[in-house]
Amino acid sequence: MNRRLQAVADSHQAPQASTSSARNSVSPTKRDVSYDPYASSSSASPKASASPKKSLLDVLRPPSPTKAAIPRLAPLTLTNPAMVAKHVPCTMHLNVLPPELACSLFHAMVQESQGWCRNQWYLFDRMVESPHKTSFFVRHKDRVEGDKSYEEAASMWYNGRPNPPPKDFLPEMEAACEIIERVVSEQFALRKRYPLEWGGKGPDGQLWRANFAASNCYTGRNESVGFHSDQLTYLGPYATIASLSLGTTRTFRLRETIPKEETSTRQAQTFNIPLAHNSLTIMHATCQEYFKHSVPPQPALDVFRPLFPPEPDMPNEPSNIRINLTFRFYRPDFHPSSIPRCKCNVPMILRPDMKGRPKKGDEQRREIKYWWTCYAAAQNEGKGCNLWKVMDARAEGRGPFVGDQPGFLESV
Ligand SMILES: O=C(O)CCC(=O)C(=O)O
Ligand SMILES: [Fe+2]
Repeated sequence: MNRRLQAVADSHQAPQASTSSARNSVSPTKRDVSYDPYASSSSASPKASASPKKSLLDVLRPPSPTKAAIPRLAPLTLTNPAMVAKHVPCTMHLNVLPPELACSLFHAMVQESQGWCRNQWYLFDRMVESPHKTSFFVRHKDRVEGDKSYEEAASMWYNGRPNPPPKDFLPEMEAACEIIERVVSEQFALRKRYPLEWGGKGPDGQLWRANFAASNCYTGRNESVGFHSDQLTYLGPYATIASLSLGTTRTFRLRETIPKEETSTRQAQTFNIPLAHNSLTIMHATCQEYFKHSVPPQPALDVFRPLFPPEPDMPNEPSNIRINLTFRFYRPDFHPSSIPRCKCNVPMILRPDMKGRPKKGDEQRREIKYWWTCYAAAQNEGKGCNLWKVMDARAEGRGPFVGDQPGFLESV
């Protein structure tokens, strides 16, 4: 992909960048191979291509000592759950489902994925398309399935593009989800909580529950998703996302966004995590605030050989497909009816101020900010009103929050 386009697509955390997308590895659609949003007649002129003149002092001045002092960090592959937990705000749970369920869910999703779409949206004035297929499911629980306002919310999953209503969880998804909810709950008991996390409980007393799931299908080694952090519009701050991998192993790549205050003192490290069949990666609180993640194209793939065939008397065909299901909790206090709309009358999206976040060690003293930003441009031929505002969770009537619970302050 065009490197400038990738850079633009990656820079979506600032409020001004409302033209870019949440799920932002893009391939310009149809014939658009040489797309360059920055290309202009002046940059193409012979003048602009001549090498820029430097002053003698610039040439003689030694390189800045702070820049030279920051070590470049080589990418690190996190090959086991202990390494994952040590380096990133994620946990890895191998062989999370009974093997037969993992296989039947894989086969059912591969079958379903034939009807899934590629995400399409505008980046500036060009239509772009995600290099993998995606779909969205609602759970028959929690009263969200009868709530029509979630249909618009579901369309935000497709970058604001109107789509058919979300589908119901398949029986295999429901079975998997019950197991996954238990794993997430166990983790909640072990982890530090953040004040703006949801402080309520589900109908069965759960701290976290999945009421929606987004699915992705990657066929072959080239299908991918570029670096992004997930929109927090309906998940709220410090979201927990439980991501199940089925089928062919692919690499999950994480890279920290270094706060502005620290760019002269430390560099971001890239982490690669192999996502095996039947593994659950939980992206815990701060993963969307501090890190971007991607599933990059890769030079080669090991085909997946399912343990069980789709039907008892069918052959056990190898597959080059990876299915990903991200189980998500849409918070009641971020109900679609409570999401602010911009001047284009489109729900705004919620993003953390990743660059402006507190530096390491200051997180307890200074809260990260979140922005509501206009997202109309993703569909409206790249045009939006660019409205943005800082989220004020309490003034907006959100909560209850973990931070309001008695004893929270003493526990941090
Ligand atoms: O396929 C994956 O593991 C990641 C998918 C993802 O980042 C997303 O759906 O937001
Ligand atoms: Fe994501």
